Amino acid sequence: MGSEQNNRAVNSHMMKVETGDYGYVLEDVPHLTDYIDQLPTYPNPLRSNPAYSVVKQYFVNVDDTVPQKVVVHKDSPRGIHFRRAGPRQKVYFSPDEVHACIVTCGGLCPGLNTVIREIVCALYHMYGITRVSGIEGGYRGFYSRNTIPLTPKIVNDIHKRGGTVLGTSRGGHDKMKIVDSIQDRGINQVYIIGGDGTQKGAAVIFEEVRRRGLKVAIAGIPKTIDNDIPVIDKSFGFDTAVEEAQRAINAAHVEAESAENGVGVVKLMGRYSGFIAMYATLASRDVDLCLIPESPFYLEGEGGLFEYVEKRLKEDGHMVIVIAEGAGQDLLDKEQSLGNAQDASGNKLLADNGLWISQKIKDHFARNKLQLTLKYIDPTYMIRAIPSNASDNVYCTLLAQSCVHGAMAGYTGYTSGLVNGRQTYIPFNRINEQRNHVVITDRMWARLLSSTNQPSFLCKIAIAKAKEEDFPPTQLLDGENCNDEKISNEDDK
Ligand SMILES: Nc1ncnc2c1ncn2[C@@H]1O[C@H](COP(=O)(O)OP(=O)(O)O)[C@@H](O)[C@H]1O
Ligand SMILES: O=P(O)(O)OC[C@H]1O[C@](O)(COP(=O)(O)O)[C@@H](O)[C@@H]1O
Ligand SMILES: [Mg+2]
Repeated sequence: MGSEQNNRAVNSHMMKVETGDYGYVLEDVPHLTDYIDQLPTYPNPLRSNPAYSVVKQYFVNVDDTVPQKVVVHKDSPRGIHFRRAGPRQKVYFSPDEVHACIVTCGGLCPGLNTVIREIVCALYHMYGITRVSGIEGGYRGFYSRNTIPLTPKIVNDIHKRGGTVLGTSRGGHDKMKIVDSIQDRGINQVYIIGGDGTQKGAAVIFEEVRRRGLKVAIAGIPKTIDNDIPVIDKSFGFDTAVEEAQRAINAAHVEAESAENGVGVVKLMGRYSGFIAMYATLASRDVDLCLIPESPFYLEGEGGLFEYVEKRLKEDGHMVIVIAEGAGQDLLDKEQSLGNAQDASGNKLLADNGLWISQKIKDHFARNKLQLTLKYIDPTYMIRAIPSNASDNVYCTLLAQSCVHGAMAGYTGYTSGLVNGRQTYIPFNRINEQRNHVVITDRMWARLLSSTNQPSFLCKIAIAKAKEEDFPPTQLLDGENCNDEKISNEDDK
């Protein structure tokens, strides 16, 4: 990995960074051997597994890493890399010593059951591990509930169901009680499936486990229907959500088309990030206006939302509006603020902006004595309660298997994630420190604006300001990243 002189390893409590030649940076994940001496190793049982022994080079080279950015210039530094996921020749647990557990936390998302199923199957079938426990009802289940045994037979059909067979919850994260429970039950591999809040909680658990010097691997699998987790290409369940949203948009379109001056309003999830709304809109082609939290808008006057709705209805006689749940919350706050109300995890509670925008449009048309038929559809909980689609099932399987390989190889304090199409291990701090947003100066949002023909609602000054803001661009695009974004901005001039 580059010349010895140039290489530098920085190990702090939070970060494990290694640098190499030509600007190479490895943001590595912790390993049990970082704080426990003389751990025995064992040959990976996959060597004698008939399904895998035929695969050439089945094991991942320990030095393999994956670049965060794939679009580079000839002089650009090699940049940040993450450790490549996958099975290693040596493992740090013997199968009979492992007691693994799985917990799901936060909101529901399609694919949770598939991930649970595939962790159990990977542990059993790949590594011969037979002690796997389910923690019920999220983090608080560690100290308030009994565990349930999980076997391939028990989880065999669960991927066909929505939700999580383990149950989930918000709040209830008590570090000491959770780690006491891990220690008392003799658990030594913990698989934590959840969103940004959950991964923050996992990082806290990892630090306490390390402080106590326990041989316990803490592994996260990122979950959120909103797709707001940074670094990774996309989160599981997102494709399913976008697909299911089409049904609501189609219904809104049918209703709108069938009425005189018909408007269909569809609310989709997306508290801080409008990815579901943006992709559902792009996929549908029936949407005339997409409102997301990242793109401010206003109602009255020239260039405002009312003017656009009137114009659309004059031209087409109907229109469809998609609104992400976090869009326009600044406007709503002025009228029906929920104050600082929070859910049990500390997430701000949002007022129903779908109802609000529907009422605003109705009031505007009534005031101006214009005909309008508006139907509001809120499919949000119906969307997140369905089972994952075929492509998400495959994705969940790879994520689950990668996560298990990592724990068996002795890695800990990591989240498994897809980076540029490759499975990687990402340190918790990289997942926790920011949120993935739609970049409204990116080409993807421009594609949306050109497909809906909606106004951007931004004056020139605001566009310049948005370009200066340091939002990481979406990784869902066809390889577009920071460098690419700069090019696209220059192109725009
Ligand atoms: N900063 C934090 N530190 C420790 N635990 C947290 C933190 N934020 C959230 N959690 C815990 O993580 C779990 C899930 O968080 P939540 O925000 O509800 O969902 P998600 O993980 O999907 O974002 C909850 O049990 C919550 O108590
Ligand atoms: O009603 P709940 O369970 O709090 O969930 C609503 C929230 O769940 C989400 O779908 C996802 O949130 P999480 O990633 O925190 O689970 C948000 O878009 C939405 O605001
Ligand atoms: Mg969250």
